[in-house]
Amino acid sequence: MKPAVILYKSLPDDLRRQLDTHFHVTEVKDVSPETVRQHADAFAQAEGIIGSGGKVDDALLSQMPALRACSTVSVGYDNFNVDALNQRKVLLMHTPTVLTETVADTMMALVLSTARRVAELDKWVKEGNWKKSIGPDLFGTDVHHKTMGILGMGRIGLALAQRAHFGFGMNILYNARRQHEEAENRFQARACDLETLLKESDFVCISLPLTEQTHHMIGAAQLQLMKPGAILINAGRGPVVDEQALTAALKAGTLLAAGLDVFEVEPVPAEAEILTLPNVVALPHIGSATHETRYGMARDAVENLIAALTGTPDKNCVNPQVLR
Ligand SMILES: NC(=O)C1=CN([C@@H]2O[C@H](COP(=O)(O)OP(=O)(O)OC[C@H]3O[C@@H](n4cnc5c(N)ncnc54)[C@H](OP(=O)(O)O)[C@@H]3O)[C@@H](O)[C@H]2O)C=CC1
Ligand SMILES: O=CC(=O)O
Repeated sequence: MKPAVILYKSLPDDLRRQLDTHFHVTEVKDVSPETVRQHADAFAQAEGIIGSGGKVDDALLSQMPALRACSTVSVGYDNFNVDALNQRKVLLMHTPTVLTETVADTMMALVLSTARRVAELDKWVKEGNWKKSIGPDLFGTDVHHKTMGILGMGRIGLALAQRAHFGFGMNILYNARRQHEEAENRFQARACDLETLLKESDFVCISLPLTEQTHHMIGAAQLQLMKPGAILINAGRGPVVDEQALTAALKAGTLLAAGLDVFEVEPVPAEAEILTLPNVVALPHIGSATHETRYGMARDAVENLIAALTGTPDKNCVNPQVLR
């Protein structure tokens, strides 16, 4: 008999067929308590789940006694309680690497759009304001040859550094838990503590995961340390930045601008004050959202689940220790 799995994200047809070949699939809209109640038997029997978003916590796991593997269509896994998975010996698989370059492109797009006021001036032109040559009140700030400080020199941080260093001649600073020789050798990146990075960077770019340690890593005190006229980019996770403190810093003019692909609450409420600020470029969590990359992520997630439940998973495991 094929193992039963829960699918909580729609997949391209060919990938859905691949999943059906290996598993008895129940497709649901999400993994909320209400959905679990509606499909209690399917959740109780499922040996695997595949999808993205939604909390996979102890409460959900207690409804899934047969669960052996989770496959998330994302690299970030802050929505999973990994300790609870470990206790139950449930393997968690994710999709690193396939999305790295695309997310770095998105971050570079935020750097350029904030510095050169692309979104703000696009709106300004379309509203019919362009009557004569613009003056200094609408000028932007240079990107090339400035200093970019990267928080989190992992896969995405490295790909961003490559773009910034080779494409824009930028100096690279970074903060991570360990030393990154590749970044230092290829881009002359300099490791520094958080305070130094904030004080010296023209662009502070966040490609950190959300953990207990990174939650509100950037708050009012850290924003105060940033150079006057500096720009903050966040494509890691919203709660890494205290959004209220960021809003205050942007309103006070301490920071020139912010480019945000992620927010503390997603979708960000339409009435959020941060969205009223012209110097904020806001994106709806599209870091990896190209046709090619989203397909690649879904493909990897399907392959991850097949490997986890029917073969030997040899890559993309978050907690490989549960296999021992
Ligand atoms: N906006 C979007 O659509 C997307 C967002 N993301 C986010 O980006 C994150 C990073 O992805 P990726 O680059 O692949 O992950 P990696 O694991 O390769 O890199 C994470 C980096 O963060 C660093 N880090 C983690 N904790 C700390 C800490 N407490 N202090 C300092 N540095 C820390 C790590 O340091 P060290 O190297 O020393 O271990 C590492 O350099 C994801 O977890 C996800 O949240 C990812 C994809 C798309
Ligand atoms: O935010 C997206 C991810 O893949 O993580």
